[in-house]
Amino acid sequence: MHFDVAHFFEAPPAALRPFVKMHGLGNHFVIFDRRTDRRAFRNADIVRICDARIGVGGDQLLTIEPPSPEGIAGGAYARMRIFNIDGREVSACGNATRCVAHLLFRENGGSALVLETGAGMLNCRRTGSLEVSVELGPIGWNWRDFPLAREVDMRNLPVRSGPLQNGTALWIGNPHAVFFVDSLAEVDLARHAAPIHDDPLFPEGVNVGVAELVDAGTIRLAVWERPGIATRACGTGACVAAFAARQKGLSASDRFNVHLPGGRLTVELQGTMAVMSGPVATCCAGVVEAEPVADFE
Ligand SMILES: N[C@H](CCC[C@H](N)C(=O)O)C(=O)O
Repeated sequence: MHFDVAHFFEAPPAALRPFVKMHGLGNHFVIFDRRTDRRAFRNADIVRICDARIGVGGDQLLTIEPPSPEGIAGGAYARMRIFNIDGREVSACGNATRCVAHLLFRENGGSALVLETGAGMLNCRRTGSLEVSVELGPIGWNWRDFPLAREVDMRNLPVRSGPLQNGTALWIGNPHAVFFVDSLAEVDLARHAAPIHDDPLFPEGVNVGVAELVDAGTIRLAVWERPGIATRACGTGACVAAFAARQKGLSASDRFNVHLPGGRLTVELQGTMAVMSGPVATCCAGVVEAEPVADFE
């Protein structure tokens, strides 16, 4: 059989876009390099590509872009844009940052770089052949950042759902609501977290973290991510869960092992910054059909 990938598509070669798919603890991403091919993606293509049944499958679609003038001034090697499975662009994703930094380390042979994202210039470090750390933050709790429909007590959110109550709202480039529970095993994530995500208090949705403090330095965490999916891991969610444990006075530790359904991330808190570390892996690479669309910014 003729195994030239382009051969399997009816579409003209110009409609085929090369991608690499990576994951960090099963939080999976379809990644495109827009430095070499400036064409953009339609919303409908993003939705299909992220759907494993009819596309590639991913929790987000990522594009690697040339840095903006501000990025260049900040020493960024490249810029990353992040699109949720509904096609909406969001500003932060911890595991995606680690995966893209790994690709860029392979490209330039380095072991430290600055990646420009909607959450700012992020310092990334290679800490092993398949291990990357990223410094995320500053973590904040300004209600206007989220945005919230009205000003509320960010450390004691006026929303509850089943065992989820007394939540904390934290911003780390994207919005999170973190709820500590006695036992994560007793939480039905889709049933209990979805009503929080959908609450009118969060007009743009919110990533809902459900955390159990196992001991002063260990958290079990599950995250119901915008726009309403249970991911295997959430890097920004791990950082804000650790920060919330400290802010709530539940732990005085500044180092946390955060156990997610897909595995373990470590989070080291440095004031309002969080250094999040963990493994990355490459799943596959190939081409996928996407309607050619002119450049946009
Ligand atoms: N999984 C990602 C978060 C994606 C955030 C996205 N779902 C949002 O709408 O903010 C992480 O590792 O941080």
